[in-house]
Amino acid sequence: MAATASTAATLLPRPVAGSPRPGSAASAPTTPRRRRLLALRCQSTSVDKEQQQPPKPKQRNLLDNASNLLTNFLSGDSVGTMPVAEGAVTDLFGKPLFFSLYYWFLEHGSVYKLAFGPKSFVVVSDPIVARHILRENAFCYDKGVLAEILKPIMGKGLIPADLDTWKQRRKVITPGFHALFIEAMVRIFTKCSERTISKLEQLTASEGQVVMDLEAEFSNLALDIIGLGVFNFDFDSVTKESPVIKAVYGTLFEAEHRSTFYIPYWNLPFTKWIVPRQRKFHSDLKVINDCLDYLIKNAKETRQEADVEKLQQRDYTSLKDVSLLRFLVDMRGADVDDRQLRDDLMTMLIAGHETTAAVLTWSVFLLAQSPTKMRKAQAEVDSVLSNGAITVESLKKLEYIKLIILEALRLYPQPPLLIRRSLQPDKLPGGYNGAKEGYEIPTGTDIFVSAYNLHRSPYFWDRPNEFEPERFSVPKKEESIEGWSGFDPGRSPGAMYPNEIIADFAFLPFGGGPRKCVGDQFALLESTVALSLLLQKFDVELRGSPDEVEMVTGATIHTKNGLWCRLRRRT
Ligand code: HEM
Repeated sequence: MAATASTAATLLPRPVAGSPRPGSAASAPTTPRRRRLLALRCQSTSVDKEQQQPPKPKQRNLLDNASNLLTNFLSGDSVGTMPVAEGAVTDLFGKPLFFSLYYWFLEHGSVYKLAFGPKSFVVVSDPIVARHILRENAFCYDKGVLAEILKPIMGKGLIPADLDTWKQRRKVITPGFHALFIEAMVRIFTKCSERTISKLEQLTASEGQVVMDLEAEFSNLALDIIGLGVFNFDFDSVTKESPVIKAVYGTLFEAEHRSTFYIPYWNLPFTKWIVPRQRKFHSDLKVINDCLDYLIKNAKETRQEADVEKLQQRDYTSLKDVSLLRFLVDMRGADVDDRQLRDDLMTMLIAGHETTAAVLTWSVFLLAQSPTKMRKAQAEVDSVLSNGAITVESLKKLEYIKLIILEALRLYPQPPLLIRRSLQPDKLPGGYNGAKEGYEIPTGTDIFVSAYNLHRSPYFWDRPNEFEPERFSVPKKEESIEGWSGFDPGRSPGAMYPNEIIADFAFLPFGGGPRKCVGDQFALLESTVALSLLLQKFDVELRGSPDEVEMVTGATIHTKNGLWCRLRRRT
């Protein structure tokens, strides 16, 4: 179990970026919060400058051999003829696990068993197998270790929920993301992004340029947006700090710590009172819970019950509170206890915050290295946003910006691994180049579907490690791969973005199947607004070389010390 928790690192939430690199002319102050978070970071590695290639796994030492012996003793060859990669336990401490998973994928194939410490995992890097697990036989799996780690924070929220709770809550939450809500959200995205831009304009007022940690700015922006959109609470973290903001980051940080710590000591009795960081975690959680309880109480006191269809037709332009909480409370027949509502809100807060901040960070990281693509994006923004307010319709015309965001999600998927555990025996297809007869999966098998490997697979993508947003407009039919329908931009008519259907599960920007992200449109439009408004006003250059930007894993792939960029006002 300890190893399981550790290896779930890549899925868990993370705090804001750290302090400036030595020598950088930082203008943003390094707050105590950020210094504290930085000091406690643990997994990192440099990005290979040439192609963002991950470093190779290192040689195994005595500890690794002992741990693999233990694995074999405990789990034997229970997943049949599947190739076995023997992971080095020490890899857990050196760099993000998903880098090693990539090399083992190239070495062992797209379905392999990873013997890691006293536990084994099945690692899947194949679209046909991913489609089976995520969509065709989705209810044969739950979130396994991820749910175990997230339960103390999210309770029975959608991500860790057991299948019965999930079925009830998903049915209620999905209609909340209806068209008029999304339109109202676009106004919130614009208002919050403009607040960030105006801060940047003030900082560049005298010299026309400034060096900033954009990852930290995006993190604040995403927090403000999710607070307003989900429960009508303005954190205003772009301009200030507050006990609630500190508690949110503290909680996110603890979740990351748990995911990277080898022994789940927090499950031991009394640690809640004895271990200082556990005491702090529980007091942070209490601050957030008190805040959410207050907002829920308020929403319930002002409840105006109506049928779903009526709620979806409300005049959102005149509503003071357009949040998802308002919708969930007002929905007739969807009464739940406050505890469940709080779990839903907490889940959305965590799921929708760092993911969006991360995709914005990596979009800028990639664009800053491609001045031609940045100019192309700016030309599009200038022509589309030159007249009038930002609307869903105008955002649809920002085709290139959208493709940049998706290409950033391809290269840096958030989260890089999707975690599942089989609830009953299953048979996985062999996938491309796998065993013809497939693979038997016993009950309780832990599975990592590696979006990172799928998105960079040399079998399904041309030049997989290169930044080419234009690739999404080009069909790719691969007759030689039996069972995979290829990449066809026309396959999902009306889709807002190139999704998992278009790529037949070789691309999972928001997952796939019934447990696909509920906030995909919200996130995509939010990122489009924020990136467009930034590019409309500023040219962005990386401060230092790209290979100095180190990757760290939490819920998302993020940087170790922030994304330090020089912003110059556009003339
Ligand atoms: C760029 C931003 C985002 C990315 C890349 C992203 C990605 C994902 C992915 C890959 C999953 C599937 C996880 C799995 O199958 O194990 C997921 C699930 C989820 N996401 Fe997002 N997400 C983003 C933003 C959001 C936002 C803004 C919200 C809410 C407002 C949200 C709420 C959720 C929820 C509730 C789930 C669980 C769905 C379920 O199990 O039914 N996400 N997300």
